[in-house]
Amino acid sequence: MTNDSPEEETRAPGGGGGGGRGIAQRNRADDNVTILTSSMDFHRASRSRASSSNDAAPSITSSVDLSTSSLELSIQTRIFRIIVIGDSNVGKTCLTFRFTGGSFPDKTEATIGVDFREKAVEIEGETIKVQVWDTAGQERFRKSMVEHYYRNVHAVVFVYDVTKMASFRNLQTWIEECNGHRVSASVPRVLVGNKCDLVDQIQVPSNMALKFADAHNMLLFETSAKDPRESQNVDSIFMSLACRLKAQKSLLYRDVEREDGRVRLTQETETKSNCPC
Ligand SMILES: Nc1nc2c(ncn2[C@@H]2O[C@H](COP(=O)(O)OP(=O)(O)OP(=O)(O)O)[C@@H](O)[C@H]2O)c(=O)[nH]1
Repeated sequence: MTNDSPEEETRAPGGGGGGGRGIAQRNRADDNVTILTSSMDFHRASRSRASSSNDAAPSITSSVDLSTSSLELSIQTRIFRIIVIGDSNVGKTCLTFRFTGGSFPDKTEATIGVDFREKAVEIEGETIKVQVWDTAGQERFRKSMVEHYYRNVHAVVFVYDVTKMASFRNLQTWIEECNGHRVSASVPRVLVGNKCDLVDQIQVPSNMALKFADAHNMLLFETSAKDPRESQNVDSIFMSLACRLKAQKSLLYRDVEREDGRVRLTQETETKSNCPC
């Protein structure tokens, strides 16, 4: 992946799958990936977690019963944790919904704290869980959670609304916040301009966004969570990151699966990928 210069592949002017303007999505990734399951929407659970200090921090491994005698090692399922950041109302929830659930929500409310959604995908024969953290854009709903957002994050999606210049200008602040939380420079970041379906209201020109993305070493995707013709493009945002992460060194994560009443504890291993994405 690293030598495949994703920038070149994703920025062909006027390209892209389905209906969006400007910036193309690389659909080559779609040839190599399969979405195995529909989303597991942790929306409600995570909201209550965010508001209850008594609950355990959200963790995939939190349900492990170590006293279980049949504990055994099984095949590793890697988890890629991707956070979605940006101003309130830019469409973060809708984008994550579109990717994990394949639809545009009829109604959304301001995210409080963070919502988790997860989708299992297959990339070159390996099943990977893409865990999307949909963060709150409103300061009052995110204050206490910011530390959690950036902890152990594998990739970051910065979102702005193409019809709101202010949301684009504020990206600098979001990037500074991200950098301020010691997110490594090796953590892939992408920029997403959402609401491209509102063609008559666009305020942020593509070339301005591209320049910004270049300056921050990010890929740019312009898309719409609402327009169903753009769904493949929305998938590409997350799948391109998943492909990049898969190509990087193994992520040391453990996952638990319950199968036939037995707990399976996965093993951390180092794997190499030849993902062509
Ligand atoms: N036209 C259009 N509207 C959209 C699109 N994506 C989201 N919206 C609308 O924008 C509003 C905000 O969407 P959300 O996804 O809740 O925004 P958010 O960034 O998650 O907001 P916070 O949770 O407050 O941070 C909703 O009314 C959505 O219906 C899009 O692609 N096109």
